[in-house]
Order: sequence, then C-alpha cells, then structure tokens
Amino acid sequence: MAQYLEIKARHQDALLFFRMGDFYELFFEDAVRAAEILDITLTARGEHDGKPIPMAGVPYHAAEAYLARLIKSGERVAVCEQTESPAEAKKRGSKSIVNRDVVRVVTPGTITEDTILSSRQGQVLAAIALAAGGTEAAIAACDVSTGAFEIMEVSPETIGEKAASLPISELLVTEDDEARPLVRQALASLRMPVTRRPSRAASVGSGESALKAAYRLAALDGFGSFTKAELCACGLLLDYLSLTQAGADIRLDPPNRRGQSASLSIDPATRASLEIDTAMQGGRKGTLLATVDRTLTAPGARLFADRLSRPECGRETIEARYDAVSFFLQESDIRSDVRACLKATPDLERARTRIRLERGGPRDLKSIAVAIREGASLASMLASLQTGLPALVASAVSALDPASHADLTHLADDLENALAENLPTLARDGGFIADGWDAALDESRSLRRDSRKIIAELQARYCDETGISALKIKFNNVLGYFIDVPARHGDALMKPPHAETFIHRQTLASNMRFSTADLSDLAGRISRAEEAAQTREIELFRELCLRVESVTEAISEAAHALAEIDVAAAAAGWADAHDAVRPVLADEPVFEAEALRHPVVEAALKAEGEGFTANDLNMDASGALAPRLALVTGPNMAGKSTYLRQACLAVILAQAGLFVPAKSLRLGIADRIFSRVGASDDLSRGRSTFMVEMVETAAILNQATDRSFVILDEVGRGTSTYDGLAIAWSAVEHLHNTNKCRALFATHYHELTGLAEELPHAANLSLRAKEWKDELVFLHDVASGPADRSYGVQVARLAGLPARAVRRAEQVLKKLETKPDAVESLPLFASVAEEPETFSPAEDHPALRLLDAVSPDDLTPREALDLLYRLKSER
Ligand SMILES: Nc1ncnc2c1ncn2[C@@H]1O[C@H](COP(=O)(O)OP(=O)(O)OP(=O)(O)O)[C@@H](O)[C@H]1O
Repeated sequence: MAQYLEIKARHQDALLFFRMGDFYELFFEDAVRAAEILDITLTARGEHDGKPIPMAGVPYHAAEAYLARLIKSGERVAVCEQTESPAEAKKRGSKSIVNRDVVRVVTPGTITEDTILSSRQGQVLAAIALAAGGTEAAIAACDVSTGAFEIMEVSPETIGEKAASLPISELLVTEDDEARPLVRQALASLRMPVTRRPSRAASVGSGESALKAAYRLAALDGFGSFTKAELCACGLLLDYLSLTQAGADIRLDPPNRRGQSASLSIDPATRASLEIDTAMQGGRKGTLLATVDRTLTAPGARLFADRLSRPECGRETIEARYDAVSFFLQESDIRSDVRACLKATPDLERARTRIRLERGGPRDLKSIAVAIREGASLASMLASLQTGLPALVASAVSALDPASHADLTHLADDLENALAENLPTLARDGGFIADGWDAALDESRSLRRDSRKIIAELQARYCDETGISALKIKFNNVLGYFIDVPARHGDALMKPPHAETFIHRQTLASNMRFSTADLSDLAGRISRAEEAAQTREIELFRELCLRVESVTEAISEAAHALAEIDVAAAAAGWADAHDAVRPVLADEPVFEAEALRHPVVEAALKAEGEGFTANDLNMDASGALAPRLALVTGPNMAGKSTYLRQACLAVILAQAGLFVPAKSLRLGIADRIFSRVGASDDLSRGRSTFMVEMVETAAILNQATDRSFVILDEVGRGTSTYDGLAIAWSAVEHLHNTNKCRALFATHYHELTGLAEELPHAANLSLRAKEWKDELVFLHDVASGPADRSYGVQVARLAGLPARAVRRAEQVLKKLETKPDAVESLPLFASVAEEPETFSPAEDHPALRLLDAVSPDDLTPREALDLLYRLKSER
C-alpha cells in the first residue's frame, strides 16, 4: 500500500490504474468512482487506518474499452505498470516488492488507441497562451494520434474562433491566462474539456527549451522566428505532453506555422449556426460536412473536415485545390480507379504514429505495408496519364512514387516478407513473424515444433514400455508437462521396474500423475525454445519498428499525399453528382451567384422526393456592380433563412477549395463570415434569447470589415416591436455605412424595406409565395423588391393552430392594418375586445348544413355510407 499511496500522491487529479498481475486495480475513492462509471463490482482488500480499502479492478487485456468509457465521462487515467519482472524484484531480496511507476496519463487529448478514437475525426490537444501583457496570443496544437503539430499566431480577440476551427479534444490554459477576460470569454464560447496548468510551463524559456529538446536542436532558427506567445503556447503544450507520456520522447512532426490571416475567420456562434460540422442538436447528421464529404479513407476524412472547418484566404492555395478537383472531375475513369484503390488503403498516419510512440502492434506494420503499396499503384496510375497533372496531384504522386522512394518500397517488401498471414493485435501475443524470415526464430520454432513431435514419440514409448495404452503426456500451468494415467494403473508405475523411471507427482480421484527425467529435460528444452522464440519475435518487431521510424518523414508525406488525393477525388465525385461548379475568384469584393442551392436542404428535400429551387444573388461590397446589402423579406417558411445560409455555405465551400452547388459563382475572397440565424436561448450560460442575439449582433457590427460576408436573420425579433425595429434599423445602417461589407438581412419588419431607398447600396429582395384556392403556396424563388405581406396567419393555419385562434388572429391583424397605432394597445398592454363573430365560414358550410339535416337513427347502413360520400364531395 505504501507504494500505491506514494504513486497516487503524485497523480491526485487522475484515476490510478495500478497494475497487479493480469489486472489494473483501483483503490479508495478511485475505486468508488470507477465502479460507478464502469458499472463494475466494488469490493474491498485489506485495511487502511482500520477501515476496509475499497477496490475495483479491470482485466489488463480488456483495459482499452474501460479506458475509453472513463475518458468519455471526463476522467483522466494514470496507468501504473510494473517496471520490472517479479524475478528481477526477487534478486533484490526475497521480500522486495516489484517496482512500479506511471508510464502514461491518458487524457482526452492524448489518446492513440484506435478503438477509442474516431477514425474520421482528428483529435487535437491545444494550448492557448498570451504574452506581452495580453497583447499577443498563440495556439499550439497537436494531434498525438497522427503526429501533426501546428503553431498559430492569433490576435487575442480571435482566440475563441481560431480554437473553434480545430477538432479540439482537450484545451490547455494557464491559471493566469484564464483569469483574463478575453480568454474567459473565449472559453465560455467553446464547449470543450479544459485542463488548467500552472503558469510556469507557459514561458518563453520553457517553450524554447521544450522545442529544442523535442527536436534535438541546438537552436530554433530552422523553424523561423517565434513570437513570445507562440513559445509560451509551445511550452505549455510540450510540458503537458511530456507529463502525460511520463517523460518519454515527444514524437511530433516538425511544427507547421500559420499566420494570422491564413484562414477565413468563423466565430463559434457562426460556426454553430451554419452547422458546418456539428448540428445544433449535436452529432454530424444534417451538417454541411456530412452532406458533402465523400472521402474513403480515414486520413482523407480528417483532412476534408479540416478543410471545411478552416477555409482558406490565400488565393493560390484555393486555386490549387480547384485545379485538383477539376482534374478528377474531367478524368472520371481515373477517378473511379483511384477511389477503388483508396478503399483498400489503411490509415497510414495513425499506424505510423502508434509505432513511433511504441504503442503499435503487428497489424500497424501490415497497414503501413499495404498503404505504401496502394500509394505506389495510385502513383503509377496517375503518372501514366498523358494529361499534365495539377500541382497538388503531381506533388502527391511524387510523394508516393516508388521510383523516387526506394526506402519506402524496401520497407514494404520487408514488411510483407516478415509478417505472417494472420496477425495478433499485440506483439506480445507472438506468432506474427513469417517462417523463413529469421534463421534464429526458425530454429527456436522448429525446436519447439520438434519437441512436440518428440513428446508424442515419448508418449508412444511409455505406452509401449508400461503396456498402459491410456497413458498420456499432458500439460498444465501448475505441473508443466506430466504423465497422466487412469488411477487403476497408478500402482503399477510406483512398483519396479517402472518405479525407477516414473516419479509420482499427484493423485486425483480417477487419475494419477507422474514425471520422468526425460520428460523434465524435454519440458525444459521446449520452454527454453518458446522463450527464445518469443524474445526473438519481440526483437524482430522492434527492428521493424525502427525501420519504420527511420523513414518516418517519407511515410508522413505519403500519408498526406494519400489524404490529398482522397479529398480531391471525393470533392470531384460530389461535384459531379450534384452539378457543382468551380468558383471564379475575383479581386473585387463581389458575390455573384447564378442558380445557387443549399446542399443540405436540397439533400433533405431530395430524400423526400421534392425539388429545390435555385436562386441568384448579386452583391458587391464596393457598391459598383451590385448592392452591398440586401434586405430579404417574405412570408414565414418561404425560404429566407435557407437563402441566407446557402450564400454563407457557398463562401465556406469555395474558400475550402471545393466546388459550389450553382451554375456559376464569382467570389471576392472573404476575410470573415458572420451568421446570426435563428435565435436560441443559452440558458446554461445565463443568457436569454434576446441577450444572445444582441451579443452576437454586437460582435458582427464591431468586427466585420469591407471584405467580410454577413448574414443576419430577424435581428430584433426577441424584444418588443418598436425596440426590435429600432435595433434592426440601426444594424442595417451600421452594416451599410460603417462595415461596408456584403450583407444579407432577413426581416419581418416591413418598415425596414423603405431603407433600400435611402441607402445607396442597399436593395430589397423577397421570397415569393402565392395564395391559391385559400392555400398559401411557397414558390421559394427570389424576386427583387420587398414582399407584399407576411402571410403569418396563413402559415399559422398551416401549422395547425386551432381554427378559433386563427380567426381571432385575422381579426386582430385587420384591426392593426387599418389602425397601425393600435399596436400600443395590443397584446401585453391591453386587450382588444374580441369582436363578435359576424361570419363563421365553418357554420355556413354546405357539408355542415347537410349534417344538420340528418337523423342518424333513421339511416340504414347503406344510406349512411352514401351520406359519407356526399359529405366528402361537399367538402
Ligand atoms: N429554395 C428552396 N427550394 C425548395 N424548398 C425550400 C427552399 N428554401 C426553403 N425551402 C423549404 O422551406 C422550408 C422553410 O425555409 P426557411 O426556414 O428558409 O424559411 P424562412 O422564410 O426563413 O422561415 P421563417 O421566416 O419562418 O424563419 C425549408 O425547410 C425547406 O423545406
């Protein structure tokens, strides 16, 4: 217990998995918590301070599944292993306890187990840090499962939105930084597990020395010059990695640096409202990502998600991606071949990283070999084409080309030759090296195999010599090899002449067990051969892992190349199937779309057999070619939100390097997009609907630039009519006169439509609907000019509001339309006298008159049926 308590004292904030033989055991409070979360038995072992010690255990071989559940429920787990064998401990004295220590702390951001990770999602551990009195900020982010490492310089105001663009599983922050209002705000907008760390880890000095140590460098000049905040963030991240990996070497790829303006800024509220990769209700279903992602490999899916979540601002990067998509769009035959090949390609990135971190197994080696081979056939398939390859595809081909990567080819050859057909998950289970690969292993194995033959021969000889045909040589863990005879033959073996050879070991009810000198000798040989084979196999496994490590950079490049090809071919496949076009990037801040569609709504409608109406949209922030701001009106349910959102989604797709569902799109690259669509309470953070709306609107009006793209839906709806109208009015003016950005503003305040005449670069657009035979028909197409009316009451009827309430609404509406001043005297403040109903359409209905005339008791069944048909026809 002393050993346990000493180790536990160093890991107060984690559950301690304490290795004891084939189990990880948990004690005290840890046991109580784990038993509750995992639904396992809570028992007791021994006493501490006179009280029984609560204990729970999980079997070593099934630990991953338990770990996964604990991590999911927000726990951290310190894994404590035996660091020597019992035999080694004994050498120090017969009563010595086996040495143990924590080899790893498993946290949400440091998992590498395939069974716990989601294969199509990245899992980022990120550290945010501020420096220079809070004026500089940076994020250092790594994906331990792939080795990717990125350092981003950000402005302190945009920490939240930059962090939201990464699939962060765990966010590190220092206690001092967390106290700063900007960081507090950012953390409040992000819903991710936050780990607080002492401030000393996030210093310039610790960052520098951690980077130097991680990459074994004397100076950091090769990486360019770092800002103070970047070094602080690196220090925080690397210190934590080192802590969770119990001081093991940090194995990350060289850092990838990203400047402040590299990607399109999308704040967390916009990201959530546009449902880019997470739906409002959680999960991926119904998101843009789920709708357009056609990738086939896990690394491809992770890259695709990253592209969509962090669209670019650099024209060259975007155009290069378009070129790759265009190429696969034109070469549809090669696209199918490439995709067939990708389907068979394992996750090279994660297999490589697990091997690097010494957490891999024989199957990871196999995955590496298969992926290298598939990559090579992809490369030769693409290189054989007569057409020139676009830059992205060409560089992917060169990273996969076996001719220029002899090292990878040799590795794949060797792995294929070295590995057996059926592979265990763990190296310690053995049997994964193929026969013929290693002479020493073959020798031990043949000895083992021969020994088994010799045992059979020995058994036959003993049967012969004793005349006992039921004599068997068996094996168990207690006795090892032994000779087993039915009890009635036992006496014969204990008497001469056999007593000299057979040594009695055990008497059971119906059997007796013996050993012999020959058998013991043979058993020794077998076990030595087995041990030798096992040791040799582990040695060979390590050798192969080292081979992988020696070409780790080439593997990383190949993995990235495979993902790049997967993304481009998938994007082309989607574009082909959905008539998406290559956007034209313009220098002017324009958005000129012809027949634009909303991919997610379109897909949902298609699933129900309905069509989607495409619409045009023309905007120019400079006001030269088109209005910069459009006020969008139209009845409820007419498609305003859809129209607004599809414009934003088009910007995201276009700047992610993907094609957009439209006939054409000319786009001036946006620096940020903002969306405020649909109000929702955020009661968990103590904000009412209106407060959320105003906070988000404030963020837009304060931050949008003339290169930004903004959509605002029904701003002001959450408060009283006049207040709401006034706020909406001033927001439109501010966007038009001060922000001067491209903006779409949907509203039900018809009073606002007059603004289009006053503001030089504003226009009215409306979604059309028609009344036909008392029914409201939505046309979903956009026309210029304001909507004539809102049809709210008709929509309410459609939604199933009780007929009486609908009639009452019609009365109130009529009154308001004739006497607008009556608004003051409406709902909250005074009641409008309910007018007597002068006309009730229902009562006048012929079907009702018919019903009134009927006496049900006088009807025959036949007449009743006829009446039913007449009633139906009168309806
Ligand atoms: N262009 C379109 N083509 C076909 N159907 C559409 C189109 N746009 C919207 N719809 C359909 O109309 C429904 C309502 O659309 P949306 O939510 O955009 O309307 P809205 O005008 O914003 O409504 P409200 O004012 O009540 O918020 C969508 O769920 C979709 O089914």
